[in-house]
Amino acid sequence: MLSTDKSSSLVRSIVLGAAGYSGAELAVILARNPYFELVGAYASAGRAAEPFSSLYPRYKQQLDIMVQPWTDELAAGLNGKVDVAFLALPHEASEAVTPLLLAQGIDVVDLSGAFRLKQPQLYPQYYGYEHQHPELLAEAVYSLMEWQSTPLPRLISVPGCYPTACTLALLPLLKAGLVADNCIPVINATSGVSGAGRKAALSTSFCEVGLNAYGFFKHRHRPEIEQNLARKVVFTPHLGNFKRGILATSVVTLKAGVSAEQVKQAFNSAYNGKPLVRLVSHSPNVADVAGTPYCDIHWQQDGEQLVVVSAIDNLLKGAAAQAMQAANVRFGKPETAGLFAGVSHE
Ligand SMILES: NC(=O)C1=CN([C@@H]2O[C@H](COP(=O)(O)OP(=O)(O)OC[C@H]3O[C@@H](n4cnc5c(N)ncnc54)[C@H](OP(=O)(O)O)[C@@H]3O)[C@@H](O)[C@H]2O)C=CC1
Ligand SMILES: CC(=O)N[C@@H](CCC(=O)OP(=O)(O)O)C(=O)O
Repeated sequence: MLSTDKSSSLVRSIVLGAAGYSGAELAVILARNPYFELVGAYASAGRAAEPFSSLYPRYKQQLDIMVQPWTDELAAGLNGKVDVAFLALPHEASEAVTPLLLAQGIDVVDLSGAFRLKQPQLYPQYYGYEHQHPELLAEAVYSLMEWQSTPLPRLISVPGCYPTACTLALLPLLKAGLVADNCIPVINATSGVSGAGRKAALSTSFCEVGLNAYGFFKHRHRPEIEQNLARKVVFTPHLGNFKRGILATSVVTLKAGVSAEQVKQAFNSAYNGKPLVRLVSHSPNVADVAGTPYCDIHWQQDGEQLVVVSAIDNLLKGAAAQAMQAANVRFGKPETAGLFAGVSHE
């Protein structure tokens, strides 16, 4: 196993979607987190049971847990045996299984978009389906931990990958009141191909991927970013020909007279003591955050124009590491437990 130094009262955890990219990262993080125990790993019902290390051979002799096919009937048998379920599933699958797990007294940390938006009417428009459990949207707490101060409940909704990068970049400025009232932030962000998940698709196959924009105005992360920032944005995602990482370039107009010192102060006070945000003096590079749980942030100002560049690993700060960060806090463990060790699909 990845971690042998486990403490006595471990948080018993399962991962649904453990065969996929973000679920696999989570399984590895949980296995090495000294406060958590990975007691089950599941993939879709159509898949035969298989060791995790045969799905991801780099983990042979490190994480050999069997990945079992998941069916909803399994939920009842987990009552009293599992403390928390991490869901790295398609949105609708997460939405359907969450109430079943909650009913068994199991906490849910959901990595999908199923519970991120507070307004159910946005789901048909941006996700393409009608939300079946709007009551859970009110119950879920959105776990961007750098900006989260209320106690976390049983249902935690982990922020999306692009919204994590953009929100961490822009919220300090908006909260400090430095952005012009009529400014609509323009955000261009490029993701590596792992952002699209592990299943095969023509658009993400090796010979097809170059560098292109997609999802103009209608990407599901637009309303999520707007909810976070309480402001309209123009958000344009791009797909790049690298495996993992997101680089987001966000442009805003500042209020007249805002000084460089005020901008610096806004970022410093927002992220002082926040272990996963690094304010850097160089232009961030996805290569520097890939395989790490960090978000690197850098800005350049020219009068009232400000460009903020942020970089994360989409599978870590954008998904699994952020989920672990929230669960650590929910269960009273050190916020970054399990997050620092090289994990990579490179
Ligand atoms: N990739 C990323 O960068 C990020 C992803 N996310 C979110 O995390 C979730 C997972 O994404 P990702 O890891 O990329 O996806 P993948 O496609 O790589 O993996 C999805 C996993 O879910 C399993 N699965 C699919 N349908 C069901 C079902 N009905 N019941 C049980 N298991 C099922 C799959 O099983 P099988 O392998 O057997 O098909 C697979 O293990 C998504 O909601 C995504 O939006 C969030 C942030 C970033
Ligand atoms: C490159 C790519 O396809 N990226 C995905 C976003 C990643 C993801 O899974 O989205 P969540 O963070 O909402 O879970 C997309 O644009 O749909």
